[in-house]
Amino acid sequence: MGQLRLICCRLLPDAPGSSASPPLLPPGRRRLLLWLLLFIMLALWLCMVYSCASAGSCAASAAPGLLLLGSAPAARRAHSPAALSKLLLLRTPPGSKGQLSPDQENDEDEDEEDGGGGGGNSNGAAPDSLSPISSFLNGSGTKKLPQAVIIGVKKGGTRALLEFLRIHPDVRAVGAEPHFFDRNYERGLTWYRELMPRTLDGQITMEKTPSYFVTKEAPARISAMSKDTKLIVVVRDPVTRAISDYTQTLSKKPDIPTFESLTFKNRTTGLIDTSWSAIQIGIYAKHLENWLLYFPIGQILFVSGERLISDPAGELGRVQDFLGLKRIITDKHFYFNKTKGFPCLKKAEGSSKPHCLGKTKGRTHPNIDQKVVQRLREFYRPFNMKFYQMTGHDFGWD
Ligand SMILES: Nc1ncnc2c1ncn2[C@@H]1O[C@H](COP(=O)(O)OS(=O)(=O)O)[C@@H](OP(=O)(O)O)[C@H]1O
Repeated sequence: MGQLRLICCRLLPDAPGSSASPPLLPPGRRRLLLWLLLFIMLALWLCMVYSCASAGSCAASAAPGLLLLGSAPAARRAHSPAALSKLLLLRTPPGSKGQLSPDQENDEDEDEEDGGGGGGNSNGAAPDSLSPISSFLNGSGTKKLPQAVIIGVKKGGTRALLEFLRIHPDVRAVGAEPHFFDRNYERGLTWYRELMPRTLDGQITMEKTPSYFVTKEAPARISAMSKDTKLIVVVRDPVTRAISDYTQTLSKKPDIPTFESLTFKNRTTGLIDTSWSAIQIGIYAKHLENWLLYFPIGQILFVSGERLISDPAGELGRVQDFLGLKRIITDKHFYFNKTKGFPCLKKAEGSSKPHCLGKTKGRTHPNIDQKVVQRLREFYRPFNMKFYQMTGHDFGWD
């Protein structure tokens, strides 16, 4: 340091009246050398910040406000600017929901924080939450409106799909459900865009809100945002879906009537209560008609909720193709967790640890009277047939 000061002093013009020794270089060269020195210092500082990011350890001290989401192995995978930008995100403090605070109503995905693995601004952090350094390293990263949306269906397996998809380096997604096209539309597209994570060119911005599929206004609204939006629907046997839906409600309100009694308007005549949302949501053909008024069928991908469990890599292959992504998510990313009874990720995004969905996903369903289940199967059959016809895909529920 003393030597540096000596060199600087001898390079800099002498203060008037000083009796310093004669400068080493002529003034023109001195200025050039000074600029060079400054440039080297800046480069060294940037190197330090970058290597901290790669080591996954010292970012917080090197640059206050910059937190690393990835552990060292994840960071080592960060070769591309896109991957680096995924790594360098500022998260709101644990427990904070940031700008987006979905009211945890009965129809909410209670597992949202599972999505905090770093594939995006999972908790809807405030729009300007990136520090100048991370913004700089984020390159041209900007918040964009989603190019692809998982629109449904509730209890279909939407969280699993989003969690699996976000391990792709070219996918960035909001973890929480924005509910923009149903509950928050009046807030405007600027509000909506601010919820999105920053993306680089070539990265896809995504969100999931399963209630869109049954929202009358949603197709027109999404089409008004962009008629090119790619839509994904995870569908599941409507009977199991209804029971899953009921199980969620029951977990919050243990005093509700039985599934059997809610199913019927009149149990003696066997008349189904189609006004009960648990039943209504499963009439997929009816809801789909509404979407086809605004989107061609080829712009909607139907993911089998059943296959997402039995063959997650296979379904993810179809989704990656549909989104125009390289097939990066493969068999290698999954393992079957016997305790959970579901496929889980060998490594969650931004982590080296295995990751299963939370305890609100894959709940044990109550036993339902088989006669009621049978009656529901009969009820859904014609709608299912219509749905298979419309989508050109037999989901095998009958
Ligand atoms: N890998 C994996 N792990 C755990 N759970 C999985 C998985 N893949 C699909 N599923 C099924 O996802 C069902 C919940 O669906 P959603 O995430 O769409 O629910 S929500 O609408 O967002 O609340 C959930 O429903 P329940 O079994 O009734 O809890 C699961 O069956």
